[in-house]
Amino acid sequence: MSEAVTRIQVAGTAGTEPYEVLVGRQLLGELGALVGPKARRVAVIHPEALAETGDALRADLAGQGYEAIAIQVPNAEEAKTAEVAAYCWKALGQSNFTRTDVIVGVGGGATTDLAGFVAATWLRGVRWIAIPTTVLAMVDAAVGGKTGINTAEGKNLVGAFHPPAGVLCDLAALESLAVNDYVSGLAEVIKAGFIADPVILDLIESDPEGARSPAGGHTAELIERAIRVKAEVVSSDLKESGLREILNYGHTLAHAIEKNERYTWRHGAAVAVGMHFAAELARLAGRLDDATADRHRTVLEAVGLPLHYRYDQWPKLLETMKVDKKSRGDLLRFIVLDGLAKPTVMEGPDPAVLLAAYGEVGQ
Ligand SMILES: NC(=O)c1ccc[n+]([C@@H]2O[C@H](COP(=O)([O-])OP(=O)(O)OC[C@H]3O[C@@H](n4cnc5c(N)ncnc54)[C@H](O)[C@@H]3O)[C@@H](O)[C@H]2O)c1
Ligand SMILES: O=C(O)C(=O)C[C@@H](O)[C@H](O)[C@H](O)COP(=O)(O)O
Ligand SMILES: [Zn+2]
Repeated sequence: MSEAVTRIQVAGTAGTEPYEVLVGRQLLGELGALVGPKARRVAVIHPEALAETGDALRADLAGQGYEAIAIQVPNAEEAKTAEVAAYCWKALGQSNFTRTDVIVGVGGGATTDLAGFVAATWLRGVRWIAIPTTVLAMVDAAVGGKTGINTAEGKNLVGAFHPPAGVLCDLAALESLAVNDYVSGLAEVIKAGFIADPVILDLIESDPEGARSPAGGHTAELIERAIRVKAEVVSSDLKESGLREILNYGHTLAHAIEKNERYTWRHGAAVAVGMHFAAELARLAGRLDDATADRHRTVLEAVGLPLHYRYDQWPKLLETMKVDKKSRGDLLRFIVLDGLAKPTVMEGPDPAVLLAAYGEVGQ
């Protein structure tokens, strides 16, 4: 018996079209309709790890009458570079890709960020469809239209807001994911729990071992709940003029760690350390109760996510955080919690409190 498909709506804002995020199994039959009759060519951008999937999608689209090409890019963060974007632009140019043609990004968040960015920039914007294949990409990266690449100076420094025409989350894809990559995505699920939907935390705490596996009893519910949090936020603030900043919980320190590690850490692992830091910051500033701050440690640790980073790196991390995208001039800004599911902005924290919070995180 086939499982039901859940459809989550994302509203169109700032002149963009609404779209749906589908969660279920055997969703690839939906792809042709999403590509639509106006397209003649389709480019499937996929990572090396998903060469077979990329080729199967290309063959399927060719069978439906499209001129379909597959563009293979490196795995993980190595794909989020200007050089790889230029390689994709070249492939599109050589295929005579026009404004009515469509890009499909299939892979983890690194691939969907890149594919969306290529779609945003090719001919100043063509349609694209996301087929996320990691937990992280399903619950976060593929939804909301933030696309981009890294530079040596920082994470996601070049990008565009360019929402997809649709998102297909086929849960079967998660079965081939390495456990570390699966668990890394739980950091963004847990983030959604702390900022908006504490039932997520209850579900994970009720069965942390199950949460680490696609076969876990709550897998579909966790993914759907986290997508709903993201969809609701981006439906009202696509371009991050206010509310959307809450999705950056834990990311100020996380992005500094990722840059410091030259993008070899998984994003979710860095976000876990970043949320631990944000919780300690809010606790030490007298804004967050001990129980909720402690809950960060227990829930992140229960699923095997890291809490700590190198103590001696603090000066470098602080310098990077000063130019985080949320900073305004010299004003350092963090998303913190005033309580469970009560995210808010902390501006210009006392340097002594920042250092003390890092004292809990650094080792
Ligand atoms: N745009 C956004 O709103 C947003 C939100 C959150 C994160 N992100 C970005 O997402 C990226 C992290 O994404 P991620 O955690 O999915 O990592 P990832 O894309 O680096 O994927 C992790 C690894 O798994 C491989 N892989 C992907 N799917 C697979 C599958 N089904 N089976 C086997 N291997 C598979 C990938 O090729 C890669 O080697 C970061 O660059 C982060 O900045 C973006
Ligand atoms: O969608 C958002 O907005 C987020 O902040 C979600 C984050 O999980 C994601 O990592 C995002 O790419 C970070 O964006 P950035 O603007 O801080 O680079
Ligand atoms: Zn993130």
